[in-house]
Amino acid sequence: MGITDMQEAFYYRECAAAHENSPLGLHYAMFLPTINKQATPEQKKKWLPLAENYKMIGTYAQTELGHGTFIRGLETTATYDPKTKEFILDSPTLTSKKYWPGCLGKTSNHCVVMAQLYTQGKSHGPHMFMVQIRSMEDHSVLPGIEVGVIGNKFGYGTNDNGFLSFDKLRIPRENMLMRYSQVGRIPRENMLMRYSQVSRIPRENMLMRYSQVHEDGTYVKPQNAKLAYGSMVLIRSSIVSDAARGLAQACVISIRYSAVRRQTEAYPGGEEPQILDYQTQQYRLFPLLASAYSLQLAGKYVFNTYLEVNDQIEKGNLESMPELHALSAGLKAFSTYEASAGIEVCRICCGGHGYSQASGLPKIYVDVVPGCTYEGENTVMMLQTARYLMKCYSRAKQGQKLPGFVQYIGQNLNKKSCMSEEVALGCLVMAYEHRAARLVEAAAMRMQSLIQGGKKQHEAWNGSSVQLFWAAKAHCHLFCVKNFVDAIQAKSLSSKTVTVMKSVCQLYGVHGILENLGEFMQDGFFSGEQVGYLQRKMLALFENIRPNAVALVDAFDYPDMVLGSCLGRYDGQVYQALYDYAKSAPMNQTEIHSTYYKHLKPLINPETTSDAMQFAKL
Ligand SMILES: CC/C=C\C/C=C\C/C=C\C/C=C\CCC(=O)SCCNC(=O)CCNC(=O)[C@H](O)C(C)(C)COP(=O)(O)OP(=O)(O)OC[C@H]1O[C@@H](n2cnc3c(N)ncnc32)[C@H](O)[C@@H]1OP(=O)(O)O
Ligand SMILES: Cc1cc2nc3c(=O)[nH]c(=O)nc-3n(C[C@H](O)[C@H](O)[C@H](O)COP(=O)(O)OP(=O)(O)OC[C@H]3O[C@@H](n4cnc5c(N)ncnc54)[C@H](O)[C@@H]3O)c2cc1C
Repeated sequence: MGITDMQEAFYYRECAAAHENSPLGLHYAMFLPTINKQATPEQKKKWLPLAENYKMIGTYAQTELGHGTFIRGLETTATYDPKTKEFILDSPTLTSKKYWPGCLGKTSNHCVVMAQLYTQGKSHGPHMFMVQIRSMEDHSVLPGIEVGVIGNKFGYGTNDNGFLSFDKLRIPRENMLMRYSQVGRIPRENMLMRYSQVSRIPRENMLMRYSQVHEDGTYVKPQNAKLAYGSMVLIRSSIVSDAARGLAQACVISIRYSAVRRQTEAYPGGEEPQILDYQTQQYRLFPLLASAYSLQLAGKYVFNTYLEVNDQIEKGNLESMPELHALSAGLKAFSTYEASAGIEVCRICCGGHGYSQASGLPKIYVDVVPGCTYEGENTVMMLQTARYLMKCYSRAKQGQKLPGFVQYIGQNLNKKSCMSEEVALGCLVMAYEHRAARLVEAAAMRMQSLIQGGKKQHEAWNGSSVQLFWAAKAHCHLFCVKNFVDAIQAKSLSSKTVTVMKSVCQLYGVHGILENLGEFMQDGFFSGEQVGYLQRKMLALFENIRPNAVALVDAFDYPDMVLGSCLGRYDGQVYQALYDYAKSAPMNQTEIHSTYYKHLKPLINPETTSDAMQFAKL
């Protein structure tokens, strides 16, 4: 395709069969990027041409029957044998079988495997290994390997998520994913070597960019063990835009349909209005439209941040890893929660037709909702963000300067809202900063009191984890609101566009407060009168956005073939499209379905059952 932007390439491949989840999805999304990010130049030279030309088709095999979240608990082992200079991969228990990796069951002939590395009798934690699982000649399964599909799932029907286990499978030492290697002088491109030990080793022994195993089994650990988690951070940073895209497409379908659908007399004898004119329909759909715009902006920000930080990591500067992890983990969770819930509301707003596959909405939902689970289960990801926020809080209390998007932490909480009838964007941001700062402090205080009460650190953590979750969610929400406001205020948009987009941004902020009012009012930050301002502003914004609602979804510019929806067609010919869809249903290709003779006819006309039995033998 010649498209270099990973997310754009992902979208255009999607266009061929939108939300069908390609059986090569993991090859593109995780297998290739893992080789790119975790392999040495020599390994890339060997594997990339094969993988880019589909000789090697691969997936990312990390999750096991017994462990998905807790990577350090994975049971698959890779034990180094210095005599043969090989790793022995083994699945020692039932729960160590790899389970869930996409494209694993029948498609892939290779995979990058996350396994516990053992050398010289010691465990060194999870590392990545390149493993061939099927012949590149006839696709037969290689000896020492058991692989297959895991069966039907909630969705993802076109992806052969699979299981995989190893029975003392030997792979060459060079198959441990290593990055950067050097003999003697450190080549310029290996600047990272300042982060790992320099030693003269035979050229064929790839030193790890992040860690290395010498031929005698000596292990040199990386500067940061979490560098091996890099592929997950990349995908988390990409999922935000993916979730935003799913929500935006659902908004296109439901808002266009709501402009076509007319239902119920507005008054006795009156004409049936467009359902988009019902305030309750606007209340459910317009905030989702605003959320789609907000998440698209957040997705751009987090992916650009990933690219910047990853560039620094490639140059050996790891100091921004914690921020990137906290941002990508939290926004991945926040965006997939918001998008999944929003797509379901869009479906419900389309009534019965929303429940039809013809609407395109079920497919979008089952494609986006697993994002709450894969690449880091959402609650776990939110708690990872909370872990970072707690560190920021203690640094703030020690008077340390905090990075940009957490500078609100530790602020004075005694102030009140500046909210007036106008509902200024600045007052909205202040409200979200106050809420997040208060929840971060409350979680920290809770932890402190538990520890002072004698609880151990891990007991205090678990005993505060609901409040930690609230704090992380508020932090992500603040990020999305502030990022949206910054985009509106920074953009050199035409005055008309700014006016429209300012209303959309205001609605996003106002609606978020009204839907989480307790967290904003618990300490009296808002007065009752100010809440009234917000409620009236929300209703006014519905009226303000209504004339531009269809234009705002058209602006996403998703072609009909991507939406795959009879309800969301650009030409609005919904009913003809639904009728054509029904007529084309396979069961309508014969007037009487074959099952009539076998199952119905004996009931309706028992006397002629013998005919039925004749037919059934056909
Ligand atoms: C191009 C694509 C476009 C769009 C994408 C669209 C769709 C998606 C495409 C494909 C997806 C399809 C399938 C999904 C594939 C998968 O699901 S792959 C498997 C995913 N699995 C996971 O994500 C597992 C989640 N678990 C973890 O990440 C870790 O176990 C954990 C982070 C929860 C915990 O790790 P631990 O090693 O136990 O660490 P800890 O003790 O909690 O923390 C120790 C310190 O390490 C820091 N840290 C943890 N992770 C990272 C990281 N990734 N980067 C940087 N730092 C990290 C942590 O913050 C701690 O630091 P402290 O300073 O607080 O000590
Ligand atoms: C469609 C799909 C595709 C996938 N593709 C792949 C793939 O290609 N490769 C791959 O390796 N994996 C893949 N996975 C697996 C996925 O990465 C894991 O399912 C995910 O990481 C969650 O882990 P788990 O299933 O063990 O859930 P668990 O961790 O068992 O989660 C169950 C519950 O326990 C809670 N919980 C767990 N730990 C904690 C904690 N520390 N604190 C608080 N609560 C906790 C969670 O919040 C959750 O509510 C895929 C999964 C799906 C659904």
